[in-house]
Amino acid sequence: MTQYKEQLGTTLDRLAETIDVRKGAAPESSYTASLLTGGAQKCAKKFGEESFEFALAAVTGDKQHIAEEAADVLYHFMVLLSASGVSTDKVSKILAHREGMSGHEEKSSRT
Ligand SMILES: N=c1c2ncn([C@@H]3O[C@H](COP(=O)(O)OP(=O)(O)OP(=O)(O)O)[C@@H](O)[C@H]3O)c2ncn1[C@@H]1O[C@H](COP(=O)(O)O)[C@@H](O)[C@H]1O
Repeated sequence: MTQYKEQLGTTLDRLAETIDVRKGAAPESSYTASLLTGGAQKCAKKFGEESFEFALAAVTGDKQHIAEEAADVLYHFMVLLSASGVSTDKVSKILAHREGMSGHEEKSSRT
């Protein structure tokens, strides 16, 4: 197997750009476009299915299978985010704001 070293964030940034470009593509030529033309509802359905498959894989213990399902979830997450009109920057900002804050603390600060 070839060595592959890249930050996940870098790969996701590139994927976000690809998804953006695919917005104008023909659904017959692009799987991403076929999801996006169905709107947030279609993308959400697919994301739900892929998340469930990932959860099932996670309890099998097969690391390769888990990693493949995780990649499917991340792809469908990015497509759903795009279909919802929310930028990855917005999510990054929220995560950065939460850094160093306990999950318990963050939950009790929600309005
Ligand atoms: N990372 C991905 C990626 N991960 C998963 N998938 C697709 O997601 C689908 C999920 O698999 P399923 O078996 O659940 O889907 P399916 O049953 O075949 O399809 P449905 O009819 O149920 O929707 C498969 O078609 C996968 O190929 C992806 N499709 C695209 N990308 C990225 O998006 C880029 C653009 O792709 P296109 O838009 O197709 O050009 C690609 O170059 C990749 O970088």
